[in-house]
Amino acid sequence: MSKLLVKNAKQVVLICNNGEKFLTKDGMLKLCVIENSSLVIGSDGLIKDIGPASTIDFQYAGVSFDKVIDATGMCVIPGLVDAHTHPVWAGDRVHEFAMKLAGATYMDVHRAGGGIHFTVEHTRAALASTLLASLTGRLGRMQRAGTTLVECKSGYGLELQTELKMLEVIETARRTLPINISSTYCGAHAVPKGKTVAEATTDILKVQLPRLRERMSAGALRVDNIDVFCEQGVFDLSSTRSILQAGLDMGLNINFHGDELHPMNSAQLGAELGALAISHLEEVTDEGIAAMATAKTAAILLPTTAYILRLPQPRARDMLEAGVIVALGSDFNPNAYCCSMPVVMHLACVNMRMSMPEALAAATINAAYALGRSHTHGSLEVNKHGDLLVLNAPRWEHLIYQLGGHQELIRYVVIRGNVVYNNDKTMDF
Ligand SMILES: N=CN[C@@H](CCC(=O)O)C(=O)O
Ligand SMILES: [Zn+2]
Repeated sequence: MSKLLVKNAKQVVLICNNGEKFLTKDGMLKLCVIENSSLVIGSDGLIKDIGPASTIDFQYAGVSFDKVIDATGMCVIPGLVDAHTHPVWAGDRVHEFAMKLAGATYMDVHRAGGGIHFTVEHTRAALASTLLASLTGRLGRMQRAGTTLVECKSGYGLELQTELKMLEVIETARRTLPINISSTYCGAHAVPKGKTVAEATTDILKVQLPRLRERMSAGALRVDNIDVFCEQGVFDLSSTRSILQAGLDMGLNINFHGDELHPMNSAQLGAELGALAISHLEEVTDEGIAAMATAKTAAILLPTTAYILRLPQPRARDMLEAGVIVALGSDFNPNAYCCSMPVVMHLACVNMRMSMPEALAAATINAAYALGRSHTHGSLEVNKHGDLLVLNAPRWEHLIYQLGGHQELIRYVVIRGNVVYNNDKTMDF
């Protein structure tokens, strides 16, 4: 008994087919696409077979499937991977959007006690059940926009109890929802009001991380990554180093915010510590780019942030040419309210000058690499997870080309062989 047959697709975008853990340079331009093909997912939820429709028809003639999707005229691509989100919070910041449109910068709002501080106040006061309900809604939105693996950060507590509350909410979502989650401790997202950087760092090192380690050892929490906002007026390079090193010593992957508003040498620090990924990098230097390329530290670029805050665009072309592993994330948070990786890919192409194949590689295999999951996710290859999208379009590029069109292009979202979204509102165009 097999779980799912997706048959006769016009295009199946495998992304790669040699077990690559990431793609760089030309590898991102020449994605592996096969035509008139079918795909089989086994009862374990893993991909069992992919090949020409006629061959699969013949090989599986006597096999029964839980479900068959006729993808005639449609395309199949891997589920999208969103490598950077802040989806657990209470209290929206629509009022700050108005301030920013009127000219306030991100740090103006932050210094005035808004921004992350505003969200911290509301998130500390919120019940875990309220946070879980809003997280569930947000992850559902992301899933309907094609995301099947998402990184979720804490970071609106800045003290032990609320950071744990957020991580527990993420853990509950991980255990109960179909979407795959990579969980990130981001207790160093801002310096809490009333504390110095040194005091906040000591609290993280001596109070928060030891408790986190206990909860992880007891099997109550799974946390995958450690994050710090390394920025002027937030955590400097030396406090960032000590927090990231402590996380690494606990077995967490380093994946942090760096070189966003000022050049901080975050890229060089991340490369030195063996970071799996660094996000933002709007202000990265040439030396930082070279260090990341050598260390195979992925750059998670966030086109929505630069767009909303009217920042200089991250230097995607320089990074791609230097051989950096470029990934993408939505940066969903109360500042950048975007749940859609297709919109993110569109912005990456138009504003950061990435090509459509580069953007898709960055939102699949490379984003999975940034989360340490590219051995199981990020491409359609035998024995990887059966996470895929069926698009009601004759070419996969429509998903990027049609700005905001994903709501009508994505026909099915499949996670581990189960249809988690069946959209009968797709329309021919
Ligand atoms: N830059 C720091 N953190 C977030 C914003 C979080 C917030 O403003 O609430 C980001 O990645 O864009
Ligand atoms: Zn962020």
